[in-house]
Amino acid sequence: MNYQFQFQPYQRPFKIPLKTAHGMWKMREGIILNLTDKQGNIGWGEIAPLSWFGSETMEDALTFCQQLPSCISIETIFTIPDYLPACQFGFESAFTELNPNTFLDINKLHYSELLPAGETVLTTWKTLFQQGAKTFKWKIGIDDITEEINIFQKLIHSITTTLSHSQAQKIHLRLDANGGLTFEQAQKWLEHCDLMNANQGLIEIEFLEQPLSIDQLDLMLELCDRYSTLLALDESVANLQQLNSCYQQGWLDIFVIKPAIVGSPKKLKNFCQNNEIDAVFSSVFETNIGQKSALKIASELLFYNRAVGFGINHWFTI
Ligand SMILES: O=C(O)CCC(=O)C1=CC=C[C@@H](O)[C@@H]1C(=O)O
Ligand SMILES: [Mg+2]
Repeated sequence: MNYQFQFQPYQRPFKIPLKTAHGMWKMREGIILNLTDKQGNIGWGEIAPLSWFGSETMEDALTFCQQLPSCISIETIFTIPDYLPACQFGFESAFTELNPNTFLDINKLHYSELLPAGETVLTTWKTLFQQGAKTFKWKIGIDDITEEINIFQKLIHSITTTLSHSQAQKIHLRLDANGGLTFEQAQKWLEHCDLMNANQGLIEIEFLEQPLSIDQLDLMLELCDRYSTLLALDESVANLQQLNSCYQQGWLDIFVIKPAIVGSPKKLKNFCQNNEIDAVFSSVFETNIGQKSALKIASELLFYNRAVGFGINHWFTI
């Protein structure tokens, strides 16, 4: 079976630049592609590279698309090399849309809203809470740790006072350091998190995401032993090869999976069905085309019912 193939690059500016320990991200670039079969049915897919996470670059993805003929085979789709994980996702998503294997209900998913770094978190969280959000993620490891912990305490106070006047149940708060902490700073954050969780109050610190850099898995395993708050690997497991490696090295806490850059959905499904990992599925700020495919994968592979990190639409104007 062959498919007509078309692709179109896009650029999508963030409403406000996304500040992380990796730096400032102002513009999301990607490629929308479609496959048309002999009957004229069209399947859509998205290539959303995130090179500073370890995927191919936008240029690599564009070059790959440009060197393809206008008519491609299934063989081409399922032999895209592992060094092009975002392309693997984009093409397989379009193929799966044309050849759906199971009906997947993405309506049962609940979402985690990504909050901005710094002081603005104190107002943004409440707006999203009033719109029904119960799980939030906040970026840390960017500014001075004393300043960030000070804002963290204010955030906890703001949530506690707001919740005490409403019937809302527990709020889950996730912290994401993007590898920006030292071992000592991670310990300081985890002492605060364990204290919060020991109070069994209205707020649970669900996990601390990627506290250290990807070459410090041994120290992150050490942190898992010393503190009760869960840790999540993200940059450390950005693609399937890394995911498998960290699993083999004994990681038992949470794995953040970004379907749009992790690689072939078929290979991801094989991995998750052979290893019951505690996964959190996460966006890479793709458009609704990529999100739809990623959420279908999440609803099929989610083992524990953790919120999906796709509460990101408020970061864009359209
Ligand atoms: O995971 C989420 O809750 C939302 C997506 C998100 O936080 C990220 C997406 C892409 C790169 C990073 O800035 C960040 C992350 O590190 O998880
Ligand atoms: Mg992360």
